[in-house]
Amino acid sequence: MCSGGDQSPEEKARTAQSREIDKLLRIEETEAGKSENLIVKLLLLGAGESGKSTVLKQMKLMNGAGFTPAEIANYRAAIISNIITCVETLINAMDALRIPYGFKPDADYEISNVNASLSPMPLAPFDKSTESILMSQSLPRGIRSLKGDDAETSKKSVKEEGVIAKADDTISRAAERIYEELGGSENQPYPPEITILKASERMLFGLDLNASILEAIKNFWNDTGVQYCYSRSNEYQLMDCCAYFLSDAGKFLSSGFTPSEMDILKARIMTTTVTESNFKVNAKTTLRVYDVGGQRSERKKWAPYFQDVKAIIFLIAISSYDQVCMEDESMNRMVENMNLFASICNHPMFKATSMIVFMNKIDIFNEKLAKSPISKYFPTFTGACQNSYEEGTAYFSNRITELNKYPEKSIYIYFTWATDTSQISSVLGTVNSILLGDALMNMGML
Ligand SMILES: Nc1nc2c(ncn2[C@@H]2O[C@H](COP(=O)(O)OP(=O)(O)OP(=O)(O)O)[C@@H](O)[C@H]2O)c(=O)[nH]1
Ligand SMILES: [Mg+2]
Repeated sequence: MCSGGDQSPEEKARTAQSREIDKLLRIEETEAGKSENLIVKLLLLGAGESGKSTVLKQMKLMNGAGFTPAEIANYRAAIISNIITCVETLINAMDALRIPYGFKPDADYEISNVNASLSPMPLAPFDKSTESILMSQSLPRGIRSLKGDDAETSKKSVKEEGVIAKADDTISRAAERIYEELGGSENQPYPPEITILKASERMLFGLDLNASILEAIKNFWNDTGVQYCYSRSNEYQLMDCCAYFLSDAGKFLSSGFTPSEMDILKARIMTTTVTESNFKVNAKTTLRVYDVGGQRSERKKWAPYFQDVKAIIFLIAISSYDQVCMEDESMNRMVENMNLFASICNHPMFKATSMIVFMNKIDIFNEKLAKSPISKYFPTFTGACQNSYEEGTAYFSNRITELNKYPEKSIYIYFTWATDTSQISSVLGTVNSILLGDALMNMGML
């Protein structure tokens, strides 16, 4: 048996945290008889895709609520839609970034070796009229500006903070040269799976998922050119769940498939309606959580929920430091996040509201650091080690903290991995104690 003295610092912190929560709950329960039902109102705010709804899903799981059969069916449809959108986005990005199928980024790029550097590609001419219809319907916003003249603009190296330039190195130039030599988007011979997928994009929505399509998605994802294109996904808009779903598309698209909790946490459904969820914390206390849509067009729906808010959990995807903003490609996503945070944090209505910041997606952030130096996008980052997780998180934590113009109010910053149930549960446990502490304080109970 471990005695208290044998506990690691982490375990000690967890024990102390759990005692703190118990203490707060006991105080609250003792006082409950004297007070009315206590409703602690909490807003989940942040830009699109920062992870708000994922945190809400985790709260539901922690509360033992789980997902209803109708919700599970809905997420299954969302996963199919996510897979199709990812395939569509990658097909378009291949042309926008001028990457040929079968391109091997580590090959010899001499012109004479062009053909040798590509995997054998049976010629399967694509029906141009169908292509133009599909392209005009489905071209993601992030891709459009990379086409034509705009590509030149984005190539320019700009020193301003946050700017995302299109990759301009030996490998990307070799890809472009081979792509042009093969005929570009007009005449490039497509491998058969691309032809199948391009012709099937719309059909897939009708769930007509025959074996040839499943095989095509598998071959498409394994294509070395597509993998190289995926490695440059910070230059366009691709869902974070792409690799998770495409690497096992056959399973997710099979007819008898039922999503697991993890699949549901990974599934992306953009929020367009504000939802209210109530969690009973104890006999007399209810946590009322509002989840809002974070895309710019959704933010006009936030204000009506600002009244009587006890705390805000503001989510920022820390992994977005090298990505373009969904709604404005000239804007870095992290800069967009910081601007939005400043406008909420310094809103007069929230002068005394606790701000709990979740710097989310630390798993993706950690993976990115090795190949995507922070200083390339944020020149004021002068960490001695460019790929140090500690230095990177400290830098962004300071950048966020210094945006607060109300020194008397508390900003609590946590680094979170919202799709990891054990990591986020531990953080949410701590947050609960802050929320209850603040709420009781406001009621004059502490
Ligand atoms: N790898 C990883 N993916 C995450 C994490 N948090 C969220 N995601 C994924 O990011 C995507 C977007 O998450 P959502 O929770 O839908 O984002 P949101 O903030 O609710 O977005 P809007 O509803 O548009 O405002 C989903 O596919 C999630 O599975 C994380 O910590 N790590
Ligand atoms: Mg959402």
